[in-house]
Amino acid sequence: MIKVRQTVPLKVGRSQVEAELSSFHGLESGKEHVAMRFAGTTPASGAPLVRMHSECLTGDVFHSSRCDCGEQLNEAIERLHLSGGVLLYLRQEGRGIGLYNKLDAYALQDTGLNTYEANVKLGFGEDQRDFAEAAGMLKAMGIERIRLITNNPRKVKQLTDYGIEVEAMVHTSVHMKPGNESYLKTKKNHGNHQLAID
Ligand SMILES: Nc1nc2c(ncn2[C@@H]2O[C@H](COP(=O)(O)OP(=O)(O)OP(=O)(O)O)[C@@H](O)[C@H]2O)c(=O)[nH]1
Ligand SMILES: [Zn+2]
Repeated sequence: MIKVRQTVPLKVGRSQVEAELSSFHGLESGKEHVAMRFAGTTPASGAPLVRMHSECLTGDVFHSSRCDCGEQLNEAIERLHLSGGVLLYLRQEGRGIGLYNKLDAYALQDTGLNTYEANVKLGFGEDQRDFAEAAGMLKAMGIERIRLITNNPRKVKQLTDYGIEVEAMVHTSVHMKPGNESYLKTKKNHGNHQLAID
C-alpha cells in the first residue's frame, strides 16, 4: 500500500512558483518517485490536472536537443501553476531502461535506428515503463479522477487499467527543434502519440 511519507513546500520552475513536494512509502521498485502539488492561481473545476513525467536527465536538466522532455516539463509546471494539480516525477529514465542504456540507444540512433528500434536492439522492450506505482501515488493523495497532460495514449490506458479515471487527455504543445524532429515523428508514427505534426 503506497502512502505519502513527507511533504515539504518549495518553489520550482523558471518562475519559482510555489508547490508542495511529497515523497512516498511503499514504492516496491525502490525508486524515488515524487509528486509535486500546485495550488493554482485560477483552479479549474472538475478533475485535477495531472502530468506524469518520466525522468530524462539529458532533457530535463541539460536541455538536450535530442528530445522534447525538458520543454514538456516546463510547460507542465506553468500549466499546473495556473490551473492547480499534480506533477508526478517518475524516475524511469529512458522509458525505463536507465541513463546508461539510453546513451547506448542514442549511439545506435546515430547509426540509423529509430528510438524504438534502438531499445529492441539492446534487448529491451520498446517502452519498459509501468505506471502502477504512479496510480498508487495518485490514490495515496486521494486522487482517483484526473485530466492527464500527455500525448501518449499508453499512459491513459495504463492508468485506466490501474483504476484511475482519465476524464480527458490534455495535449502538450509540439516542441520541435533542430535535433528532435525525427524523434517526434517516430513517436507519432510508431508510438501513436497524438502530436500535431506532419
Ligand atoms: N530509450 C529511450 N528513451 C528516451 C529517448 N528519448 C527520450 N527518452 C525517454 O522517454 C521518456 C519520455 O517521458 P515522457 O515525456 O514522460 O513521456 P512520453 O512517452 O514522451 O509521452 P508524453 O506524456 O506525451 O510526453 C523519458 O524517460 C526519456 O528519458 C530515446 O531515444 N530512447
Ligand atoms: Zn528526453
